[in-house]
Amino acid sequence: MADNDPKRLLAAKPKLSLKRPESRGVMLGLLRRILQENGRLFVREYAVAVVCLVLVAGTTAFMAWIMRDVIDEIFVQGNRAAIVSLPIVIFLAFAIRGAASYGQGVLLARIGNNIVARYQRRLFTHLTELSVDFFSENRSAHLAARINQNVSGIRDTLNLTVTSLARDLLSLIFLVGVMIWQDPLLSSIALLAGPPIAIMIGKLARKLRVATREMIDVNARVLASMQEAAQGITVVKAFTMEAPLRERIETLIQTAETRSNRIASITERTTPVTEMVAGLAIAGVIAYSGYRAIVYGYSPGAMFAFITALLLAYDPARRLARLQVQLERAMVNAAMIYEILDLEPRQPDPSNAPSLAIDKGEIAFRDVNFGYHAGEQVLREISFIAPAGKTTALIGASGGGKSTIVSLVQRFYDVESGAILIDGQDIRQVTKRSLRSKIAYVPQAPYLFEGTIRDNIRLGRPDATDAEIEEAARQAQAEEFIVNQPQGYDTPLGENGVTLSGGQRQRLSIARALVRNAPILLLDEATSALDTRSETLVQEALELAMKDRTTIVVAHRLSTIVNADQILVVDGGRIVEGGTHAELVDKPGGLYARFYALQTRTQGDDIVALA
Ligand SMILES: Nc1ncnc2c1ncn2[C@@H]1O[C@H](COP(=O)(O)OP(=O)(O)OP(=O)(O)O)[C@@H](O)[C@H]1O
Repeated sequence: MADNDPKRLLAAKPKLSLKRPESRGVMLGLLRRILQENGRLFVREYAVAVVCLVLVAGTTAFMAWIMRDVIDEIFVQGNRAAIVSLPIVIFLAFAIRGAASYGQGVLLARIGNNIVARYQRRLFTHLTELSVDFFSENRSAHLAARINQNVSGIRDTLNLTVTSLARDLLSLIFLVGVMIWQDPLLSSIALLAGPPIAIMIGKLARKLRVATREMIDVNARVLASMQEAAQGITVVKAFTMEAPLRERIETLIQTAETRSNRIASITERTTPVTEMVAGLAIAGVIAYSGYRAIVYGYSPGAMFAFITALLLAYDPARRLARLQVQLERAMVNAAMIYEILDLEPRQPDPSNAPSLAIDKGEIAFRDVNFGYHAGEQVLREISFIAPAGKTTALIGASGGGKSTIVSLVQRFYDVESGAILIDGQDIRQVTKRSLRSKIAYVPQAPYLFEGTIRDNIRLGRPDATDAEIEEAARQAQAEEFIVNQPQGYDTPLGENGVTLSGGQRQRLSIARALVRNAPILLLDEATSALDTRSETLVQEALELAMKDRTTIVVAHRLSTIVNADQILVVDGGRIVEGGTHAELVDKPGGLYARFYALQTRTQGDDIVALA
């Protein structure tokens, strides 16, 4: 099936993943940024963690060092006192190491969890500040799945850096110190293993960076596909899409598996090489030191201490060798988080912008041109005035640009040329917050959030009292069904308010707009048909909401259109006719006249598509 062609599926990458893998310089810059942004916040906790890690490193080196006395004092000299004292000292060293390991483990986990929580907050705040176009360009399920994977990147980068530097590097330094102290010549044989391992790891790092980014992307898409299938389950079942969707996700799952295998093989490639090189070094040391002990009678204690240090050094050295590999993975995730955090909203407020001051609430479009993408014009030379306190109905064929006009009033996008003025103020010159606080918006498809019915109405104005919420519900003709719910206003709504009917959701959405009590109302009338009773109730609610407010309505119901103070016919991005119903209905050859005739010949007062 062409739709499941892996190449095509993977080529259709979401916008955010198009950046190329970072160069080493960029990665170092990123590490610096992560340290700068987080290091200072946790200085005290990190200091205590580092003390614990130093204790772990110190006691580890001490174990090696004490081996010399164990062998020489107990086994060679036969010192009886040492049989008691040395085991006690060794036990104490283990106890300290255990306590210090616990301390650093708990502390680093706490810092890590706090970092994750802080970045989650920061991301959410940032996402809510980004423009609408970001969300139309990036699928929400993919975004959520990606962020979910990425957010641990910052924590892992920091924790890996701290543990590796404070514990493994220090342990290694101490142990190498013990080795050199015991036997400088043997130490140089052992240290020969370092350079080849370092060169190999460096080569693997870049491959890993590319593979990791791809894997995060594919994983996010697997999760996103599952989420979207769950959200659209009724469509999936109604159109019996189960099998094709399964095939589609199968391709993604297989790709995710292949990518994970590739990462594992790159990561694990370090192990056999490290083992062999280290094995060679250890074997060389044992052979040479054994030869020296047998032929020249060197002290077994020093040798034992040296070999213990060498064996103990192997673990931190191995971890350090893998550090770069793990850091690459963590930092690719961290880099992806910063890609989102560094996005600027496309419609910023000018500095020191004043708030919108509403006098009467008149909206004026002046020669507005607009397109969602460069070179593609959706609105052309749109000029009209929506008089204060009156209703302006936009009608016209699908795709003509009616909803776009409503989006522009809220400054979801900026006009290409021309201007939109409210009471004489250009909406680009005032703060977006003040602009939107003066607008109540009822979308075509009502969106209900997780929470109770009351919470959902209160979203219109967070400081609304319960009495105001109930009054808004009454006006929106919603009270009757709300009080019949098991817990009335406190009834929780399922995801997307699945327990409510279409008409009930619309009335909740109208109640939310009413409680906002804003002077401007933007309304995208639903095109879906409701039963007659619901339809009448929604209509009554809307009429109340429109009363005395400057209303721009994308109108589909004949009654809304006929009663509007002004009707604008939008066609191909232009306003082709404007006036009241009485002025337009008899205009010879007029689009509105044709539309009205068509509507009254068919159903009468109902859904319209002006074609
Ligand atoms: N977010 C978007 N990104 C890109 N193009 C868009 C976007 N939204 C709408 N468009 C395009 O802009 C044009 C106008 O769309 P708009 O939704 O404003 O029309 P409409 O008159 O409201 O249609 P309908 O009555 O079907 O809702 C259409 O060609 C549409 O494809």
